[in-house]
Amino acid sequence: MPSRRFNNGDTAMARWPGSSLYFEVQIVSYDPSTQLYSVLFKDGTDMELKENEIKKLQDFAVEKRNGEDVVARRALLHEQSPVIQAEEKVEEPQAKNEKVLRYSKRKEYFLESDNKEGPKEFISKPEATNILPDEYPVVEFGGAIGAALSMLSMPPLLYYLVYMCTQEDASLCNFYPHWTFSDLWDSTVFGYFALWILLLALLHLLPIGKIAHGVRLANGKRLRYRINGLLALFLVGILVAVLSYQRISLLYVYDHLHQFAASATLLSLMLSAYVFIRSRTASQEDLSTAGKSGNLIYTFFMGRELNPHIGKFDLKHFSAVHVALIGWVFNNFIMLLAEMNVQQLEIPSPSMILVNAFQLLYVLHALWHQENILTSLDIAHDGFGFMLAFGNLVWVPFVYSLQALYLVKHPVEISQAALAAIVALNTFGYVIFRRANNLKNAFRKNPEDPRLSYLNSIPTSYGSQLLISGWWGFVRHPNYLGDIIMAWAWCLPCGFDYILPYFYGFFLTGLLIHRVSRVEHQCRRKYGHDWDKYCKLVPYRIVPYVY
Ligand SMILES: NC(=O)C1=CN([C@@H]2O[C@H](COP(=O)(O)OP(=O)(O)OC[C@H]3O[C@@H](n4cnc5c(N)ncnc54)[C@H](OP(=O)(O)O)[C@@H]3O)[C@@H](O)[C@H]2O)C=CC1
Ligand SMILES: CC(C)CCC[C@@H](C)[C@H]1CC=C2C3=C(CC[C@@]21C)[C@@]1(C)CC[C@H](O)C(C)(C)[C@@H]1CC3
Repeated sequence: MPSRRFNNGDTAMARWPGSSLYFEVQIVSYDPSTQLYSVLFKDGTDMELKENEIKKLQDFAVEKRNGEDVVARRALLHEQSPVIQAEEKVEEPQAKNEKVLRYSKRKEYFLESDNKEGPKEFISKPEATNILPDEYPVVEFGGAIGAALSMLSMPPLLYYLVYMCTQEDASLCNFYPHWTFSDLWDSTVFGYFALWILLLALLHLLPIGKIAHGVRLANGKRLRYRINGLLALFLVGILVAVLSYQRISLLYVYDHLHQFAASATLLSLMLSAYVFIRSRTASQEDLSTAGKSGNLIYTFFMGRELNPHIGKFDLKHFSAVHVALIGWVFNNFIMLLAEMNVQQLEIPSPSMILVNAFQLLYVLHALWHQENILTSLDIAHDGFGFMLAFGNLVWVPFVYSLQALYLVKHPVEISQAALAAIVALNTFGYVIFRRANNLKNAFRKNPEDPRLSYLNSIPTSYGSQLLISGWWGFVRHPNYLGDIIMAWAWCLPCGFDYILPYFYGFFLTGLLIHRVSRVEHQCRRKYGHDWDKYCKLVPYRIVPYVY
């Protein structure tokens, strides 16, 4: 096996691809099979580089000025862009900064009005105008009243939806539940649910899978995350196969679905209370600005601590990846078994197969690109509170599997042509969703990647560029467009007898339209006027000429 020159954690100098500039990096890991080092630049960019692209710090002339070494000091001065050029003459920081910024603006596209003023120079971050300071509290979801209403209405809505799906007549008004306390609560079920969460927690802790870094936090650090969601899903799949082989019926979950949903709700409340209490004593740098308001109800809902951890155990990442996504796929599979049982089928119905396959594909995609979840609004910006605890522990596993639950008792006759049309619609949505997400993530990871050189983008005073071509030039949130198209494609296999299974389509459309305003608020805060310019260049949010 070839020996490696650098060890994990070493500080070295790496050549920025396509240039002759060297910047300080930290060695994150080494893959012997590809012989590539994973390195982290000071601005947060991570890249995989060959050994001959990395040099030892000692190979560079490090000059002393006022007793401080210049290499280290310059690196600190320019957090936004990699900054150190090998063997160069010492310059004043301002001059140096300009050099780096010039280097950064490879692909510049300006509005016509800008062009009149000649080539635009970058301005450094502190000079950028119209950017709100991070501490500025923004109240979302209708503030305390909206938060209280959401918290009071979501759990009953969940039970209503689950109950209606199990009714033969699933019309919305046919709601006459004859529930007793024991219909909603069963301690044994709670025990099983706690065991399920424990199993997922153990899988989350498995020391297998690569380590990825989250976004840079206010304290300058980046958290480390183990990427093992796909492995966890695979192991759960094996467990399900073993249980089925041992003839241990998983239909218990279907028979006690209300109680499982109640157990999940209770656990999510306990978790919300726990993170709320610990956020009261968390240090300022661990808090998110999202839940900042001074109102306890609002803070409980939005969450205050950005990344609550118990030791190495990251509660937010665990709940989004393991509990929500794996729980969703697991519940779908239970419904598939229940359908075969209730309708005495040898194989699941085509509609059930479609719903399961489409949603499995979606989850596999999310887990395959698990690293990208780390930059999503929820992980990177929002605090961890009731919204994410209930959303991930309860809403995703139990509501996102509603179409499959509906199909258990509502067989649907569907023609081959209709099936083909639904598959085509889902594929269309998936292609947009996948291409848009992959493009943006690849561009964010390495904007200088030669494979992306065909893309156009606009520079921003913040430093990073905004894509304006491909799907990102079509609308401002093409990934949401793909997601929404897929959402409706997942409802169509349920036929048109009732509106109930279309709940997911309506919900996700509403969620993502609302999310547009949340994400855009963040972007406007971060990019200031450059975001407005981007909005002029790409005027529609999700659907051209409509929204
Ligand atoms: N099924 C469900 O319930 C849900 C699904 N999702 C899905 O999860 C995924 C992640 O969602 P989310 O985090 O909300 O949103 P995005 O993945 O779209 O991330 C938004 C960020 O992308 C960057 N960005 C925006 N425009 C551009 C551009 N033109 N060029 C380059 N970067 C740009 C900005 O970050 P910066 O510039 O700082 O890098 C912005 O804050 C989406 O595919 C969404 O559909 C999300 C929520 C719920
Ligand atoms: C008022 C209610 C309690 C609000 C519920 C909102 C939740 C349903 C959503 C909030 C953010 C979510 C995310 C996902 C699912 C929906 C919720 C929980 C997500 C897990 C879906 C899959 C994506 O790939 C993702 C980026 C991992 C999502 C993270 C956010």
